[in-house]
Amino acid sequence: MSYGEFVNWVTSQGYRPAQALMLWEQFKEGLQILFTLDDGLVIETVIISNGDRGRNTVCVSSQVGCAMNCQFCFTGRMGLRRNLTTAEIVEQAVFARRLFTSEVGSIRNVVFMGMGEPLQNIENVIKAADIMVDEQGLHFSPNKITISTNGLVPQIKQFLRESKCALAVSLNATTDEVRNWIMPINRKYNLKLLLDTLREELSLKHKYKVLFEYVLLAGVNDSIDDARRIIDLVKGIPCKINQITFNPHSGSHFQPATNEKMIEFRNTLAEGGCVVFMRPSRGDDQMAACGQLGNPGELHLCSKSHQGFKHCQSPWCNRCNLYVML
Ligand SMILES: C[S@@+](CC[C@H](N)C(=O)[O-])C[C@H]1O[C@@H](n2cnc3c(N)ncnc32)[C@H](O)[C@@H]1O
Ligand code: SF4
Repeated sequence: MSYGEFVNWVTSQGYRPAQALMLWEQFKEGLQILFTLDDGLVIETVIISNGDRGRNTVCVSSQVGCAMNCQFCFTGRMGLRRNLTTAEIVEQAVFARRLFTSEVGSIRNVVFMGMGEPLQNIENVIKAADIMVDEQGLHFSPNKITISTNGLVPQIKQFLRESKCALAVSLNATTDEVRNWIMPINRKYNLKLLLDTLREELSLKHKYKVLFEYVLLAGVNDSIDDARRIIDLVKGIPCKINQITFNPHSGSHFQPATNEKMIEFRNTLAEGGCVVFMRPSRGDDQMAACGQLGNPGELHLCSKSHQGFKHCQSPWCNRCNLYVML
C-alpha cells in the first residue's frame, strides 16, 4: 500500500488527514487488533504490513494465553485461559480481510503465531485452516497458511497427515539442555524425537518444506557452535530457517543477540547449505510482535500521547496503537 492509498483509507475510516502520517508510522510497525470474546476475555491479532507491496500477513491467535511456559515468551506468562473456537479463529482473518480492501492492499498470508500453541487446540485449528482454504470460505492457498508449533510431536504427525497447510516449528535451541530450560515441552518431546519425526513424516510428503523458527537469545543459543549444530540437526529435513530477533518485554531476563551476531549466525547457516531468512522485528515497540501478546491489562504503558486516536472505550485501552473492537 502506498502512503497516498493509506491516507484515503484512514480518512474513509473517520480519521483526520492530519493524523495520517502518525498512523502510517504505526501501521508500518504492525496493526494490533483487540477482540473481546463473548465471555469478556481478550485476544490480540496483528496485521503485519509488507510496505508498498500490498501483500499483508495476519497473525492470528489460537488460544487465550498459553500453557507451554516458554521462558522467553510473554504470552507464556499468562498461563492458559481457554482454547479459541473455530469461529473465533476464522473471524480474526475475516475481520482483517474486511479492513484491507483491494484498494489498500490485501491479506495474502495467515500465520498462527499469535497467542497460544495451535496444536494444543488442533481440532479447531485444522477446521479453521480448512475454512480459510476452502473456495466457499476465504479461499487462501494452503501454502499461505502457516501453523506454528513449539513441538508437540503426536499432534505434528496428525497435522501433517490431515492438513495441507504449512508447518513452522519453533526450534530455538540446539541442545536438550538449553531447550529443556527455555522450552519445557522439550522434556516430553526432545530434539531427537522431534527432528526424527519431521524427517520421517516429510519423507511421505511431496515438495513440502517445514519452516524452523529460531529466536536468538544473547549468550543462550546464539553461538557459532549453535549455528553449526543446526546444520547437523536439520540434515535430511526439507526446510527453511527463519532467524528471529528476540523481542524484549518487561520482566524478561533475556536479551536480543547483537546485529553482528545475527549476521555471523546467518552466514554460518547459509555457508552450511541452509536456506535462511532473517526476519526483522516488527511492532516490538508496541508490544505487538511475536511472543509479546498477552493480557492487555498487564502490558506496559508507552509514553506517546493518545490524543486524537480512536479508542475502544474499554478501561484497559490505554496504549497508543490503533484499536478496533468488534
Ligand atoms: C508466540 S509463538 C506462537 C506459536 C506457537 N506457540 C509456537 O511457539 O511456535 C510464535 C513464535 O514467536 C516466537 N517468540 C516467542 N516469544 C518471542 C519473543 N519474545 N521474541 C521473539 N519471538 C518470540 C516463538 O519462538 C515462535 O516461534
Ligand atoms: S512460544 Fe508459543 S508455545 Fe511457547 S509460550 Fe509462547 S505461545 Fe506458548
